[in-house]
Amino acid sequence: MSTAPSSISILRPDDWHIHLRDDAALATTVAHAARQFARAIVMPNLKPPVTTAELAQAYKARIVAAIPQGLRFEPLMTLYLTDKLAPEEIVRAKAAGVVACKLYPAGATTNSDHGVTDIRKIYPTLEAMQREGLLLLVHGEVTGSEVDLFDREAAFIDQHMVPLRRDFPELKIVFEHITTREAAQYVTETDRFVGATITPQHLLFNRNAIFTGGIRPHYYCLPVLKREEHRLALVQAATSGNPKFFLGTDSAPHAAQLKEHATGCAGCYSAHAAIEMYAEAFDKAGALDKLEGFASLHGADFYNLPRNTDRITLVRESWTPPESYPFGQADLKPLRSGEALPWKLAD
Ligand SMILES: NC(=O)N[C@@H](CC(=O)O)C(=O)O
Ligand SMILES: [Zn+2]
Ligand SMILES: [Zn+2]
Repeated sequence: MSTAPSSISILRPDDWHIHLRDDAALATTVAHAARQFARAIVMPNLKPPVTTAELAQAYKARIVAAIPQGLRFEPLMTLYLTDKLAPEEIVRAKAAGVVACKLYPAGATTNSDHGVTDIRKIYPTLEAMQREGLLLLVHGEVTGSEVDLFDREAAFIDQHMVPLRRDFPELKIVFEHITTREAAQYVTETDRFVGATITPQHLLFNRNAIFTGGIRPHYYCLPVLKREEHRLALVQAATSGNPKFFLGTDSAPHAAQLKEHATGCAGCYSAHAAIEMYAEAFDKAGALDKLEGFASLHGADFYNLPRNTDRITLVRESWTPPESYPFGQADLKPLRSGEALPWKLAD
């Protein structure tokens, strides 16, 4: 008879997609990320966005200043692609240690107003990235009200991923926060230059979570949660051992009053208990033995960075995170606020 393990130890994980925000918010977001992750790819969608090497370096310094004493944490910086980001800035960014640029189709998600209006406009910049070895991170949803909200990711594959792969065959692309069977299948079938991140909420929930007993704004993020068949395909991809799939929480904090609003903001905050929620999802799939690859190996390998060497331990022990956290002057309600979680990171 096999018994479920009561704890597991894995190499320290990294988060390959996080929103830390800025200023007073960093006290909460950086502390949460640093307690579990060694490194994180920091999203550049500040207001105004991080569009130059100099802005990225200054933002990195603010993050580093917020790391709690005694913890080690390395923020990996990204630039926000606009129609005007010059190829020369890519050279400066590379020299400044920036590892990737983020493509937000204009209007696709939170703080994407400055995003790219037509990918062909940024071809010289993408060429510079391919040459300098910077990765392209994409929010893979088409915009435009004629496309159903639930179909926007699948449409992005045909309209943008396929041409991008054809025109920049050696540009490494991360299809961020994938949410559909179509995206999982595309990433599986394409060559080694394409990887994908998967969030905890897309592994644990389907779209019913947004509408259970009333509208639940804290389950609203973009790309929006999909049907159960898509969740199952994502669990399959994440637990398959395929190195193209890796951890990226897309933890995206917003003030509670802006989520509980007539036009609530998109984004789920998961940094307070991210590795615990991934452990829960992998455990439910009977695949705890695949957690380390997904959380701690595949991302570093894809980014060509060294693997971490220290370890963390997760224990099967129920705990209930606080209902909310300070977020500057506001409150931050995390994903599953007030609920008990089955896995806990040991100190
Ligand atoms: N995922 C989200 O719903 N929101 C993110 C932006 C993003 O990653 O698309 C945010 O910055 O709030
Ligand atoms: Zn996004
Ligand atoms: Zn994001």
